Amino acid sequence: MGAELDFSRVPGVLGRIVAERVADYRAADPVLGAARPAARRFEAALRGPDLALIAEVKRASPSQGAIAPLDPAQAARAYEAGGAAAISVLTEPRHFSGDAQALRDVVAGVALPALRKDFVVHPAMLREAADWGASAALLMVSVLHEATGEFLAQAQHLGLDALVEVHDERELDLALETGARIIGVNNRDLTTLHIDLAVSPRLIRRAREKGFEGVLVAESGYRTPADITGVRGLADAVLVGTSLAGSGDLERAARDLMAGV
Ligand SMILES: O=P(O)(O)OC[C@@H](O)[C@@H](O)c1c[nH]c2ccccc12
Repeated sequence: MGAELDFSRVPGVLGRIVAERVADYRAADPVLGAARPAARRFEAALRGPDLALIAEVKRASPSQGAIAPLDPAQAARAYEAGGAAAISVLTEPRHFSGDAQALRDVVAGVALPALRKDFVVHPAMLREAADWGASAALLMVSVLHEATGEFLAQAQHLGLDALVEVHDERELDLALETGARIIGVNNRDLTTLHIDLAVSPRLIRRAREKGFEGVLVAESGYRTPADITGVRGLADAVLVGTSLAGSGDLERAARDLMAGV
């Protein structure tokens, strides 16, 4: 069904990356295979009274270029020692220097649950995520639009948790309709790469006002403990990549960022 989806509405930088991923998976087998049991490890790691850290293995990005030539397993171990609750791993190759091996290495290297961070446009990408040992996959409403619910069901079939990502009110309302259990609010507009830390508190409040009882994640642009104060008491978790990955001392950067939380 991936081939029948219309991704032509996706604008800007995001649109270019999505077009490449659609071409990468055009000929992939859409059959998911047998249902796999849900472990819910990613979701469980983020629930609880404290603000959890999802630390990201991110070697490059469209906004920064090269960030750091991280060894994924080593980076994940440092994040774990620094108090991270889960690890996000970029697997997009052209703009984020990610690959399957990075995810496999993280899964082998730490006990923490891992998120496949990619531009999911085809069910085969979810099957891969499960095969590689991920506990969860990212689903972007800005990419999947009305197909988000179908991809969510496919992720669930494979035993994966889904982090359903939104950036504005319209996307959030669509995510809420899908029955998502974990919603991430991206402070970065992926069509322009502009960051606004006010986006997460605004949309998280709206989700709670609408009665959402699942897990809420604030994503992107967090560099200092002060940056995080805006989502304290609102978000269940923060997802942080660049400021940790480029720090030189990943364990210390993770610990320092979350100090006082
Ligand atoms: O590096 P930052 O600003 O800390 O952001 C991390 C993460 O939120 C970001 O990598 C991200 C959020 N959503 C995405 C979707 C695709 C690729 C990357 C992302």
